[in-house]
Amino acid sequence: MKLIFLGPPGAGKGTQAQRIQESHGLVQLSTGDMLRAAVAAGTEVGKKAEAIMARGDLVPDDVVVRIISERTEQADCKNGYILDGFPRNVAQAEALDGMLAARGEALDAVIELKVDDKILLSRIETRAAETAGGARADDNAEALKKRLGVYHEQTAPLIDYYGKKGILRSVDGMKSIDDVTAEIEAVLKL
Ligand SMILES: Nc1ncnc2c1ncn2[C@@H]1O[C@H](COP(=O)(O)OP(=O)(O)O)[C@@H](O)[C@H]1O
Repeated sequence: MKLIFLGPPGAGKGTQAQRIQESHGLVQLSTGDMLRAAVAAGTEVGKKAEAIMARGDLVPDDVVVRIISERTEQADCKNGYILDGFPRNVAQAEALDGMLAARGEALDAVIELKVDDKILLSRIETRAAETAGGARADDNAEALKKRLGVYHEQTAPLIDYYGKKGILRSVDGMKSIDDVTAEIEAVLKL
C-alpha cells in the first residue's frame, strides 16, 4: 500500500504515520526527518537545505524528488510506504506520478488531516516549549507563520489535485490522537 499523509504543519501527520506504519507493515518516509538528518550529517544536501528550512521555505523540488525516488527503491519499501511531508506542491506531485507510472505502480490513497490554523498555532507553540533547548530550528513563531503560508499557497492545492483523481480521503485531525487513528484505519478498510 502506498499512502500520502497530507496536512498543514502540526496536523499530526508524523504521529499518525508512525501508528499506521506499525499496524500495516509500511515504512514512514518523512522528507522533513530525512532533510534534518542530512543537515545534522553535514552532507551537500544538508548544507543546501539548512537555511531554507530554518526560515520555513521549501527546499528545491529536484532535491526532495531525488531523495524520495532513491529511498522508495530500497528493499524495506517493497511492502509499501507512507509519504509524510511529500509532495508539498503540484510540481512534486507530478514528479511522483511520473516516478510511480514508470514503475507500473500507483498511490492507494491520500489521507488529508484537517486542522484549523488557530489550533495549529497553539500545537506548535506547545511543541516548541516542550522541546526547548533541543527545539527544531523552524519551531518559532516567525518560521511557523511562514510554513503555514507556504502550506496554504503551495500544498493545499494538492487537496484538489488528488480529489480530482478520486483518491483523497479527508479526516478530522482535531479529534483525540486515538480517534484520528481510528478514523484513518476505517478509511483504509474501504
Ligand atoms: N517535500 C518537501 N519539499 C520541500 N521542502 C521540504 C519538503 N519536506 C520537508 N521540507 C523542508 O523541511 C521543513 C520541515 O518539514 P516537516 O518536518 O515536514 O515539517 P512540518 O510538517 O512540521 O512543517 C519544511 O519547512 C521544508 O523546509
